Amino acid sequence: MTVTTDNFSIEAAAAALADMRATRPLVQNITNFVAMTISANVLLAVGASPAMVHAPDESADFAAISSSLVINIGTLSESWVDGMRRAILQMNEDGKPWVLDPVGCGATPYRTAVAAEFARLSPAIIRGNGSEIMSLAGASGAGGKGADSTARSEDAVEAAKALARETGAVVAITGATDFVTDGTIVVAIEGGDALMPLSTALGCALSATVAAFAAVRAPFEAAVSALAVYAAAGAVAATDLKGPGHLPAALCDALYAIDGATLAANASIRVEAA
Ligand SMILES: Nc1ncnc2c1ncn2[C@@H]1O[C@H](COP(=O)(O)OP(=O)(O)O)[C@@H](O)[C@H]1O
Ligand SMILES: Cc1ncsc1CCOP(=O)(O)O
Ligand SMILES: [Mg+2]
Repeated sequence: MTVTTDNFSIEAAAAALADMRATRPLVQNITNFVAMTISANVLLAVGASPAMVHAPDESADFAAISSSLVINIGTLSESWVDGMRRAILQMNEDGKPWVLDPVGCGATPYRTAVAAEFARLSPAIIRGNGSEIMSLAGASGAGGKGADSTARSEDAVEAAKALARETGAVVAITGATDFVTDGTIVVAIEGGDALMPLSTALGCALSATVAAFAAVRAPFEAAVSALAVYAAAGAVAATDLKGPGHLPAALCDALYAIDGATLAANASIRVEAA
């Protein structure tokens, strides 16, 4: 698909959501222990079919029957990395999209090296918070607090553009404002709620959602559409909550119910640079 700015609109995101729900893609998740249940529930609620399959003995076979894959390095160990490599190679061989979530990149040398290795293996999309994207891009001043960002998303845009150019991936940075870039075009998405980073693994579940959209759209439009849907659902979910405790359940309810009108009322998309 040719990337034109017409592809980035609430209407385009609503159409992508409808196509994704109609297809109900099988999304393979090799994700962390913290994120497994909420990622599966988010995928089911938004309209995809999740499976958490990581063992080296079956990860490639499962990749062969999946529409897309998310690789999330949140709770790493060597056997998991082996399973991740095999699934990635299978997706690449089959020409199917996979999403990299470089959780905590920069926190330890091992985590940073694994994220860098995977970034070189042609992910369709890389999705992380500001600190993770800056660290993966090798930007100075990078360094989060474990899985949490200490950087604003806007401060990571230049690093994201460089990372996109270097890897060929579309790069999505999330935070108060989300940004998506292919190294040239930058699209900003507004919505969500400040409670979202206070509930663990919502970023991980977003990366899984991005993978679901990547099954039905080219990477840039998939990322923008998924982030817009999630931003709108997050804003709806946070209404009337007393704190972050019930946010995961409310987010699943909002994703399940979301339609074009709710999307338009609770999220916005603008092309910042083209
Ligand atoms: N201050 C904020 N206001 C609105 N939405 C936010 C805010 N911080 C994060 N989000 C949203 O929370 C979701 C997860 O993003 P983020 O917290 O950056 O990821 P991670 O959990 O990987 O650190 C995204 O949809 C993002 O837009
Ligand atoms: C807390 C934590 N520790 C290792 S993985 C993980 C979950 C991180 O989730 P997110 O990046 O979505 O906040
Ligand atoms: Mg994260």
